[in-house]
Parts: sequence; structure tokens; C-alpha cells
Amino acid sequence: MKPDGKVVLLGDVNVGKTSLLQRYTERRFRDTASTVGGAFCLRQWGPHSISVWDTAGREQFHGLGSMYCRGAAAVILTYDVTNWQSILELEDRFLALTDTASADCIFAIVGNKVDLTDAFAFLPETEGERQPPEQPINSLISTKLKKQVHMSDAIALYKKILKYKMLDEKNAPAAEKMCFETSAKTGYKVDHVFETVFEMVVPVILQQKTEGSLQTVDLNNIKTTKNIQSSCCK
Ligand SMILES: Nc1nc2c(ncn2[C@@H]2O[C@H](COP(=O)(O)OP(=O)(O)OP(=O)(O)O)[C@@H](O)[C@H]2O)c(=O)[nH]1
Ligand SMILES: [Mg+2]
Repeated sequence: MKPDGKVVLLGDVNVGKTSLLQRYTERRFRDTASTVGGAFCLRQWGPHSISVWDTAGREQFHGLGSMYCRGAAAVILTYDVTNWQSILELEDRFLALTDTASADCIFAIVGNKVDLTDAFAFLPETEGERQPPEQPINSLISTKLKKQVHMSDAIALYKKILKYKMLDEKNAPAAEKMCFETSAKTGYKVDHVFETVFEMVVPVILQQKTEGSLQTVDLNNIKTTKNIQSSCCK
């Protein structure tokens, strides 16, 4: 069966795209191999089936990105909060790949690996999403990294995307709603990202279905016209 809508995860190598999807679908964090090409899984969201595509961040597979994005109802642009370059890459390398996405495509920006940062211990807990620390908090703090990308950077990128897509900020979903920080390792906010995106793609799917059925009608009309023409010419 053809899925009703498509959601695509894009982002640089190693930012945690596969881990996020695995955390969401399998409810666990385990070793991943760098993705080759792309892979998808299907999720049922109410009456709609949605395919979620995990793509490869590696440069050698870059050309495939726009193919995976074709007709996408949503794109999740993913970066690593401990790696400044990874958010730059979203703008420089990945944004153009979304040119093939649906005109109404929803954009979400996700900063992953927040568990690695010194700020993580102070984030509010989300029920059932955080695991208890394996080590005492003191030893954890000493191994933490400095956060290189902040929420304000993601919000600035989101606004640039709206400009790039020539969308009016007033009509698009608010940047604060579409920028997230996650940890695939602990599960922090992972469900929240996917559920928010799924919720928001439903109207896009319905719109795509309407356009699809209109196209069918158009095609029939063209056929009829052609038939008439050919019979006239006989
Ligand atoms: N600490 C921590 N490590 C993570 C997190 N997410 C992913 N990782 C680790 O980061 C590495 C890369 O994760 P992947 O999920 O394979 O990254 P990817 O974006 O799919 O990479 P490509 O498939 O090569 O594009 C792995 O070693 C993961 O275990 C996270 O939230 N926290
Ligand atoms: Mg991967």
C-alpha cells in the first residue's frame, strides 16, 4: 500500500538521525552503523499511513537527498548541539535538497545529543523520557561538553528557511514550535518531535489527496478532449 505522506530526516553525518528514528520506533538506543543510501519505516497516524525516511549524511550519498525529499510533507532537519558545523551544513548543503518537497512542506529543526552538554542536567524532565543517570551527577558533569548550538541559532535558521521558501512568517508554524532539542540516547523529547510533526502533516496529506484527485479529474478531461479530437479527425 502506498503511504499517504512522507516525512524525511535530513542532516550531516553522525548527528543521530538513525538513532532518533530507532529511539522512536524501537524505544531504545543502540549502536548504529553510518547509513548507506536511505531506509524508511511506516507509521500509522490515525487513518493515515506515514513513511519516515532516514537518509545518509555522508557526502557520497548527497545526490540521493533530493530524490528522498520528492513530495515530502515534512522534513526534519537534524543537527548535533555539540557541533557548530552540523547546523551550518543544514543551510549550506541540505536545505536545497528540499526543493523537491511538497509546496506545503512542514519544516522542523532538531538539535540532538543534548545529553552530552553541561546544560542537560538542568532541563525539565519529560515524563517517561529520561532515564536515571547511570553515574552520580558529579561525575557526569565533569564529562559534559559545552553546547555549541543554541535554540536561538535554530530559530534563526528556521526563519531563514521561511525566507528561502518565500513563506510568510505570519502564516507558517511558529519557529518556537518547530525547533526542538532532543537526546536519542535518553529519549528526551524524541516522541514529542515525531508526534508534533505527524500532527502537522495531516492537513498537508489531506491537501495532497485533494490535489491528487483534482489531477485525476484533469487527466480524464484531457483524455475526453483527445478522444473527441481524434474522432473528429477520422
Ligand atoms: N550521546 C549521544 N550520542 C548519540 C545520540 N544520538 C546519536 N548518538 C551517537 O552518535 C553516533 C551517530 O549516530 P547515528 O544515529 O548513526 O547518526 P546519523 O545521523 O544516522 O549518521 P549517518 O547515517 O552517517 O548520516 C552514534 O555513535 C550514536 O550512538 C544522542 O542523543 N546522544
Ligand atoms: Mg544514519
